Amino acid sequence: DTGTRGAGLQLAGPGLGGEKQGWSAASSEARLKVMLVGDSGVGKTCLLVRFKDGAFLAGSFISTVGIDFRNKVLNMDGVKVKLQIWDTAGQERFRSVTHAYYRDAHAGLGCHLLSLTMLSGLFPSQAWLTEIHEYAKQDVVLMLLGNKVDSTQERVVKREDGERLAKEYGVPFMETSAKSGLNVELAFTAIAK
Ligand SMILES: Nc1nc2c(ncn2[C@@H]2O[C@H](COP(=O)(O)OP(=O)(O)OP(=O)(O)O)[C@@H](O)[C@H]2O)c(=O)[nH]1
Repeated sequence: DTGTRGAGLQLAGPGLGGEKQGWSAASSEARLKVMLVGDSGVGKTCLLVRFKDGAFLAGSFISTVGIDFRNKVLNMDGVKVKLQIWDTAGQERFRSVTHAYYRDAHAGLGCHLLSLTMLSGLFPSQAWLTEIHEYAKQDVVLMLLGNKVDSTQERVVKREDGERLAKEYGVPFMETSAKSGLNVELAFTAIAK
């Protein structure tokens, strides 16, 4: 059920066919397209791997090229929820590729990840939230995540600052750690709900 398809462009590009997303007739099954967005290095791939496989990708940092996705099925109150989670490249040079995928990220989420250890602090978060609003559908469900909460020594962004930004944009906020697993399952489950 795992999709690790590099660019995934031919098979799963927006508007190129594929299965219809949304609630099925019986309403016992849902398909949600979730986007993980944020600056390079904030930990998007690691969060996805933690959620999907329950493991932490330690070792050298390999930046995502273009876009990639993985599927995970959740059972929530008797409803089978098929999450298709897209891991976008944070690097600027891939921006034009990833923008195209925002459009049909429906009730899933445009998720912003904020590295608490990055000196650039909260500013990238604002840019990403603005970008999602611009390219995704109006009703896209957003959530702000502050990742790497385990790195207490290097922490530069206070919890209150993350909360304030999230409030400003009217989105929920959660602090996570792909390394320890803290709140990772909770964050994905919350957005699916
Ligand atoms: N301490 C700590 N390190 C983390 C955590 N999550 C990710 N990292 C590390 O941060 C680095 C970047 O992680 P990635 O998940 O590859 O970052 P990314 O956001 O996918 O980066 P791009 O693919 O370039 O957009 C790696 O060296 C990870 O091991 C975390 O929760 N805690």
